[in-house]
Amino acid sequence: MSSNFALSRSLRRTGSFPSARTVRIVILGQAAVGKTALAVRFITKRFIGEYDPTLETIYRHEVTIGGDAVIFEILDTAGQEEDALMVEEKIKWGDGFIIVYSVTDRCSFDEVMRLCFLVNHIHTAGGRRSCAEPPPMLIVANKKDLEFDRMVSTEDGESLSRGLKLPLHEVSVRDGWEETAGVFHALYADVIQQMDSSPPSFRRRAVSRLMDKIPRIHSNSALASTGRSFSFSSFRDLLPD
Ligand SMILES: Nc1nc2c(ncn2[C@@H]2O[C@H](COP(=O)(O)OP(=O)(O)OP(=O)(O)O)[C@@H](O)[C@H]2O)c(=O)[nH]1
Repeated sequence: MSSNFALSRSLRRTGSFPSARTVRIVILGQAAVGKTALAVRFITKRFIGEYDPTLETIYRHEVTIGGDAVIFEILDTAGQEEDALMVEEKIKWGDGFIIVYSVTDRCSFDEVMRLCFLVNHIHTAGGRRSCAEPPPMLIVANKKDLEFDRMVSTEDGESLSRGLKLPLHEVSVRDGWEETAGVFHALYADVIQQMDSSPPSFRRRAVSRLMDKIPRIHSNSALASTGRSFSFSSFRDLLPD
């Protein structure tokens, strides 16, 4: 009986079934901290030196984690001030959040606290008392390879992490795929834990059609034309087998 249950559970979550879990991740942070590099590194395992400044993109990427089929939808935000309503829609859309700063950019570090409060406020305000639990979030301190240009110490990062009670991952997206993947896997675990412990009615899916305007890139299907321009010649060439 229990083995049948385990089998059906694992079958339900394989790629052969449409019921793979979808986890929506929003990457926030100031411009040029490495948000696009982080997402593309995770999906393609490659580091590409230059990107056009991000407009907005949702990357859709299917992976298996711990035997479970998972569809990541990763929103790579623009890192610039914009319409408050749109910011709110994006934050409502997400199940989990990665707040990125660069250790070479003090301003980007100073922005982390505001972004965390914004995410928490949008997810817990508005009379949705039953949804008062803050969403899973973690902080990424990127570009640790640029030691000579460092403006934010590891201790500063750890102190912020303790103050906000959020995990900190100090990484170099340029130098390491494992630690980049570790960011997404850690957040995935937190998101799944929260999804499984919250009744479905509390899940965050209240999103308007504004989100449909954001171009999508599917990592494991032929790339549709997105209207986006990338500095690298063909994103498809970089996708994993
Ligand atoms: N040395 C180093 N450079 C990095 C790293 N991650 C990203 N970069 C570089 O930082 C620059 C900005 O990276 P992006 O990924 O475009 O940053 P972004 O946050 O998406 O920027 P916006 O789209 O403008 O919001 C690029 O030149 C990247 O190559 C890293 O870990 N180390």
